[in-house]
Amino acid sequence: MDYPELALHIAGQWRTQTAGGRRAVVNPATEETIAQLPLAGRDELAEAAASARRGFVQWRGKSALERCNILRTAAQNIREQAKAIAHVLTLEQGKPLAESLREVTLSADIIDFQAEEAKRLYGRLVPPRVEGILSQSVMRQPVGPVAAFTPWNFPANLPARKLASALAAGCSVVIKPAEETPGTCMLLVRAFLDAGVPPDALNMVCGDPAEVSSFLIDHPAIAKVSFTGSVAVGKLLGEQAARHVKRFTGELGGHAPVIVCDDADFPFALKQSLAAKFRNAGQVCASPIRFYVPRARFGEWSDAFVQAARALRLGDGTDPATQMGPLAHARRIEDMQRFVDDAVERGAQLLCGGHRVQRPGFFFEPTVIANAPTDSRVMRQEPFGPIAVLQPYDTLDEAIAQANALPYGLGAYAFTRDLHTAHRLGDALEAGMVGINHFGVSQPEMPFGGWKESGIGQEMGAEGLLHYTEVKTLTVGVPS
Ligand SMILES: NC(=O)c1ccc[n+]([C@@H]2O[C@H](COP(=O)([O-])OP(=O)(O)OC[C@H]3O[C@@H](n4cnc5c(N)ncnc54)[C@H](O)[C@@H]3O)[C@@H](O)[C@H]2O)c1
Ligand SMILES: O=S(=O)(O)c1ccc(CO)cc1
Repeated sequence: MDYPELALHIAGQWRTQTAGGRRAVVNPATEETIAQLPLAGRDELAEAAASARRGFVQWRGKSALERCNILRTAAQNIREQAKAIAHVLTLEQGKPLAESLREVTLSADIIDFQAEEAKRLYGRLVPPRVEGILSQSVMRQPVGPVAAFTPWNFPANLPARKLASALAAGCSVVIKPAEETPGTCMLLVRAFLDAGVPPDALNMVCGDPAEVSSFLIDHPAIAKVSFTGSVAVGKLLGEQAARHVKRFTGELGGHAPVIVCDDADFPFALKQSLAAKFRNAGQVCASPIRFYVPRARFGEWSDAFVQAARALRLGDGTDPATQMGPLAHARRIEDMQRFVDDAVERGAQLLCGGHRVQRPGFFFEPTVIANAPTDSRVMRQEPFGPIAVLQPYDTLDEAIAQANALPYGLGAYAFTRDLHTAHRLGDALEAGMVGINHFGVSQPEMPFGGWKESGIGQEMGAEGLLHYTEVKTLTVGVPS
C-alpha cells in the first residue's frame, strides 16, 4: 500500500470532506506532499464529542471479556497489516522501515497486554465496621469519554498506548494524532473498528492543535484528557483540564542522563548508547542526552562516540541501508541549529555534526557536543533530536547530583558491572524509569511515566489501565 487517502472518523462515519479545510502531509525525507489531511471544524468537533458520549454508554455496557476479545482482534488486525502500516509510518514520519515495523508490532503487543488487564480490573471486599451492612466493596469503573492527543515521533505506539488502555477500561475516545503523521493512526483506528469497537466509541479528528484541544477539554462530554508532547503544552492542557477538575495524564519531555561508571564495559556501553541516542533521530522522550563519563576515560569515550556517530548512514527510511532518517518537520532543523549555536557560543566544544545536511529532506547531522556549560540551552531543555552531550565527572556523587539537577525525570540510565553501584544508582536517580546497563525501559508490561515536570501518571503496565478508571465504593445494607 502507498500512502492512503486520509479521512477523519466522526460520529461513526469516515469523512474526507470537512469544514475546517485541509493541510498537506509532507514526507520529511523528500519534502514532497504525500496527502491532504481534512481538518475538523467546530461543529464536527462537537459531533465527535457527542458521539463519544453515546459510544461510552454502549462500550462500557460490554463485559470485560467482550472488550478483551475485541481488542485482541484489533491487535491481530494490526499484526496482519504490520508491513503496510509500517510503510505509511515511514513515509509520513521518516524513521527507518525496520524501526517502523518494530513500532507497529510493539503497538499490537501493548494492545494485547491492556486487553488482558481489562479482565483483571479487580475490586475488593472490605469487612463492614457496623452492623446491618451486608457488604462494602471497592471497584473501578471507566472514567468516561477521553480526549487523547498524540505527537508525531511514535505515530503508532503513542496512539496505541492511549487507545488500548482507555478502551480496555471501558472508555470511549476522541483521538487527535499529530497533523504531521495522521495516516498511521487512521489505520490503527480502522483496525479497532474492524475488530468490533462500536463506531461511536472511537472518533478521530485533526485540526489546529490548540483549537481542537481547547474545544474538547472544555466540552462537557469529555471526562479525561491524555496528552503526550512537550512540557510547555502539557502544562497548558493540564491547567485547562484542572479548571474543570477533569482527569489528566501527561507524558511530557525528558532530558535523560547516562552515568558511565569507571567499571563499566565501555565497548558494550558505547554500542548501546549510540543505538539509543540516534534511534528515531533522537526524537524520543526517553532518549539519552547527557552522558557523564569519568574524566580519566573521557577521551577514550568521546573518540569512539564521535567516530561511530560520523559513520551513521543517513537517508530515506524506505532504503534498507538507512540507519538514521530525517527529523519530522522543518521547525525541528531550525531548533537543532539554535541548540548547537547557543552551546558553542557559551564555550562548549562541537566534536562532530552541528549542521543541516545539504540535500532534500529535514536531515540534521548526528551531533556530539562536549563540556557544555550548565547554563547552555542544550543542558537545560530537551533537544529532541540527534544531539548528544558528553560531560566528564570526577566522583560518582557529583555525577548523580548533575544527573538529578534538572526539573525533568523521565528516563535515567547508567552502566556499571558492580551490583552495589547498580542498586545505589537505581535508588538515587530521580526518574520514573531507570535502566541499568540497557535502555529498554519502555515495555508493554511496565508503567511508563515521568517524575517532576516530565509528566503525571503512567501509560502501559497495570498502572496504565488504572488511569482510565474512577474508584467507586458500594455499600449494601440489610433491607429494613
Ligand atoms: N514527549 C514526546 O514524546 C514528544 C513528542 C513530540 C514533541 N515533543 C516535544 O515538543 C517539542 C516541540 O515539538 P514541535 O516542534 O513539533 O512543536 P509543537 O509544540 O508544535 O508540537 C509538539 C506536539 O504537540 C502537539 N501540540 C502542540 N500544541 C498543542 C496544543 N495546544 N494542544 C494539543 N496538542 C498540541 C502538536 O500537534 C505535536 O504533536 C519537542 O522539542 C519535544 O520536546 C515531545
Ligand atoms: O519505542 S519505545 O522504546 O517503546 C518508545 C519510547 C518512548 C516513547 C515516547 O517518546 C515512545 C516509544
